[in-house]
Amino acid sequence: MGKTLLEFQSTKGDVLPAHKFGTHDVVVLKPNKADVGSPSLGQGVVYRLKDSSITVAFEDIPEDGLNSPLRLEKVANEITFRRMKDALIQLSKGVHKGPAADLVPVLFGEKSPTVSKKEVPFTPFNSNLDHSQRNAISKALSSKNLFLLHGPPGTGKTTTVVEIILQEVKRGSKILACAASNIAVDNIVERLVPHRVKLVRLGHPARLLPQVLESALDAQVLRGDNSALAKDIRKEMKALNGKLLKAKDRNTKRDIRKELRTLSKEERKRQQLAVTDVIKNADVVLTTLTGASSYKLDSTSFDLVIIDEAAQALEIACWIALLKGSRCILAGDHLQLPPTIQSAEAERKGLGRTLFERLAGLYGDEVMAMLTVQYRMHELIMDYSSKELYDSKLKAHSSVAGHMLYDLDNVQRSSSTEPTLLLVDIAGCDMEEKKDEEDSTLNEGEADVAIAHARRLIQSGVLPSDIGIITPYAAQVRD
Ligand SMILES: Nc1ncnc2c1ncn2[C@@H]1O[C@H](COP(=O)(O)OP(=O)(O)OP(=O)(O)O)[C@@H](O)[C@H]1O
Repeated sequence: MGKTLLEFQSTKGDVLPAHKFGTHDVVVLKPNKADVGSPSLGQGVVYRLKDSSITVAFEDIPEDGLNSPLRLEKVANEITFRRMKDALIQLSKGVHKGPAADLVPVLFGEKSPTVSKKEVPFTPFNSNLDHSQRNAISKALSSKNLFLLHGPPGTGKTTTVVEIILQEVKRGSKILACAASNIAVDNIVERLVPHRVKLVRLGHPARLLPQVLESALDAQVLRGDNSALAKDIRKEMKALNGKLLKAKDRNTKRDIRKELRTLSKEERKRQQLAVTDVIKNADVVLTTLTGASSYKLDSTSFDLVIIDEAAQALEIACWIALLKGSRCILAGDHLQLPPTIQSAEAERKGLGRTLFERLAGLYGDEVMAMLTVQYRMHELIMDYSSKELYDSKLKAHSSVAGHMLYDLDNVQRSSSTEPTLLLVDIAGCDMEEKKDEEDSTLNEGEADVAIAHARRLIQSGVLPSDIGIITPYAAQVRD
């Protein structure tokens, strides 16, 4: 996608020591000897992690200094922070113009939402939709400014969002579809692609799932190539890059790099035109909430903004996307855990509640529909949350209501595979919690219990790849 991947290893070529770099992190590259705060050779995004190397995607090839030992520093993602702050400032000034001028007062409870009672008939693209999904879609299509899709776990929230997008595209709407995380956005892209929707996925290619790269803006720009010139320039740059690798003389190298810079500038100009074209032609633009503040969308407004997993998103991040449209659909489940608000003051002043929860409280069923058929869990697992949180409204679909581990191929019935839910109480077993050096909690005894159970499942024939072990603490994962 026009980025340069550089792979870094330890100078001895050994396995890397424990570190905290993760894929998608923003890092800067510096000479190893450079002082703290000194300028970097370049900034990139971590693309791949291996035991003995870290691969980083750079926009440009760092100029000089690659021949001596280097270090990578993880940097705070200031852009995200700045984008959220900008949205907040814009809101605090009042939104009197722009696509969202009429929507903002509705979202703050200053103006009632317009609700149409008329059922909107539609022919579904997905013929398997259940009654609650169809009802929700019809309500979403008839909404004038706001609709909340309430999707408890495994009820097909994303399936429903995808159908809404398809129906809206059919109606001729231009849609901005977002979620807080890259993975949730990619999930929607993957499900839309088979329908041949004109879509584009914005975001750094190093952060996207390989299977959606074809839909990435960068890929479409490279492919679309509205300018033959940009292609020629890239060819020329490739040749020059080859020369650069072979060049020995310092001056020659410098000259080649200078030429590469000029060419790259020219190519970028051409590409900008191509970017505008791709976004203009797309019926659906997909990006993370913070990605929606990209300057590439500056002059684009949307008929509809859809936010998936809205109840897990920070309200401020939602606003970045919401300010770009006149109508919105938020999909989520305010009865699951909201995002952690780290500032006690922000929490006290109201940001402890998500936008979704606030709107559900303000307008309730007037603008909301709940999905009630669940396609993931045995009904005994579902029953607890259904009773405690969802007014006993959830029904387990027949394909999962009674499914057992021992129904899987080659899995035997045993004391480990028979229970649908097994709680192991380790109180009084001398399994004490500890804190690691970063104050994260771990409990070795509990880890042993989980591993022993997983072993028993494997002995009964469950495939290791079918077992997931989750824990809320990072230290427990490392343990
Ligand atoms: N009408 C349906 N008929 C059959 N299967 C369905 C239907 N709707 C959804 N599913 C299946 O249920 C599962 C959950 O769907 P989906 O990922 O859309 O749900 P979700 O509510 O977004 O999930 P999550 O709980 O992770 O947010 C998927 O495997 C999907 O294929």
